[in-house]
Amino acid sequence: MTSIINGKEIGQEIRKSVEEQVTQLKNQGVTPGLAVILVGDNPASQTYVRNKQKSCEAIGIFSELIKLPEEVTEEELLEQIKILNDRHDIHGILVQLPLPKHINEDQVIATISPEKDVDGFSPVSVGKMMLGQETYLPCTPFGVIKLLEYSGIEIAGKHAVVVGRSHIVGKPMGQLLLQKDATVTYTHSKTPDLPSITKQADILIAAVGRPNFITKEHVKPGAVVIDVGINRDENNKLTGDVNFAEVEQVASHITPVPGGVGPMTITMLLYNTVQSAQKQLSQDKYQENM
Ligand SMILES: Nc1nc(=O)c2c([nH]1)NC[C@@H]1CN(c3ccc(C(=O)N[C@@H](CCC(=O)O)C(=O)O)cc3)C=[N+]21
Ligand SMILES: [Mg+2]
Repeated sequence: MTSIINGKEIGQEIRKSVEEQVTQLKNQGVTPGLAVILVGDNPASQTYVRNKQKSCEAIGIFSELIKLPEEVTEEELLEQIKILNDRHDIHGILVQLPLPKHINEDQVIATISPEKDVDGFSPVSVGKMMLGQETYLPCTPFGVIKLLEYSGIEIAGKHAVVVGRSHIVGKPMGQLLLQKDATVTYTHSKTPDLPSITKQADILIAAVGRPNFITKEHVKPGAVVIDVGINRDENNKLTGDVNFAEVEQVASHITPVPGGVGPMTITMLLYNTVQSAQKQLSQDKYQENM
């Protein structure tokens, strides 16, 4: 029997404990705050941002949306980030990606204070993650690790194959699996004979960005298949990178889209934001006692 991993349910369970931490912070006079910067009016981005805000409000996190026009200059955007870096009521800053072409994304991300980089995208966060130091982990790969752990799937000693090498999913995903003692293989668009490699995976992570790309020919019977894809068709319907109907027949565990990795991404964003508020509170207390 194939087990369908329910990201909505697991996310809800984690959100309950994050909500308890929010309550404790509020009892100590701190409301965790997340600022989201949205540039332009890409409809998909607007939907995601709305979901993030709703999720914050549901557990008592203050969320502030800063909407900037498509034509905003990079300088103006950096100025907004610096203001948020200095604000005491904001513990997390998220700049919704992608940004318009005239803006240098790397520059923008590097301007977010590492203390408030709850996306885990900044060079400091990525470097710390690579070194196994304490930092904010990028929400999507972090969420995948939680999905595996909550589903009772052993990672240590397993062969994990990651398809895709983006900075925000593929690369950090492999790194986190490696830290959990998996043997990790990265594959990508230039990998010859992909199925011969993905077929060796005990844990297969699909982060390609192409609908239904992973078929049963790619999957070893009994493998765990995690679908990170969020592709939209002409009718704005969401599909993953995995041909679910086919792969469900061979996998031992599989995540659906929607309802798999997506809800975990937002859950870990809430988690990171609360972590940041907790850290700031303990630093403030330390200062008071000096
Ligand atoms: N700075 C930044 N940080 C991000 O984390 C970030 C980003 N930019 N840009 C866009 C991507 C995409 N992303 C998703 C978040 C939640 C769902 C999600 O909740 N999906 C639901 C369905 C939502 C729906 O139906 O539209 C699900 O899969 O069940 C999906 C995708 C975060 N991203
Ligand atoms: Mg993401």
